[in-house]
Amino acid sequence: MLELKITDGVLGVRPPVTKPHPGFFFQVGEERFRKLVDDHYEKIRNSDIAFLFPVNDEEDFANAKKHAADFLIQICGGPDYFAQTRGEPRMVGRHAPFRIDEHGRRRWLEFYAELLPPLEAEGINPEYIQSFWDYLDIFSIWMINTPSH
Ligand code: HEM
Repeated sequence: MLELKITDGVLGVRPPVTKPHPGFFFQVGEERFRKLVDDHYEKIRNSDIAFLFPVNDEEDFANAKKHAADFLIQICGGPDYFAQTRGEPRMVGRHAPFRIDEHGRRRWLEFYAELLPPLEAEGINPEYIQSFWDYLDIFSIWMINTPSH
């Protein structure tokens, strides 16, 4: 059973992160994986966290999607597209220009929580899906850089 719970995130606290099980990327496959990230960005586009993203420029938005997918594929043990095109991960630094608080992080995660159960229905091993969720849940805490109000 998938347990897609959101851990309480605290500004300035960076809990240890475990990478997703490599089986996740290899079972899902690159095409479906990119669709997952695409779907996530499309949910963002119509949400209260859209203001953080370049939603008014289609080219910038498409690039944002690509960079996010490239990174997640790489962290899942797939090809190192992100290293080739963007270089070092520097995730905290790359998110620094954007005001990410606990509310925004939760919204961002909730969209993945909606998109992951269908993968189980498509036959992906729930343990692999869980490992991907657990990675997002914890590593997203690192991206919080703004106090909630
Ligand atoms: C596990 C957590 C996360 C990962 C792995 C991740 C990954 C990424 C990656 C790889 C990029 C592109 C960086 C680049 O190439 O310059 C990016 C950009 C971005 N992320 Fe995240 N992210 C995470 C969490 C979040 C959260 C929680 C938010 C906000 C609620 C967020 C907001 C953004 C924004 C605003 C951008 C810039 C989009 C653009 O203009 O290109 N991210 N993220």
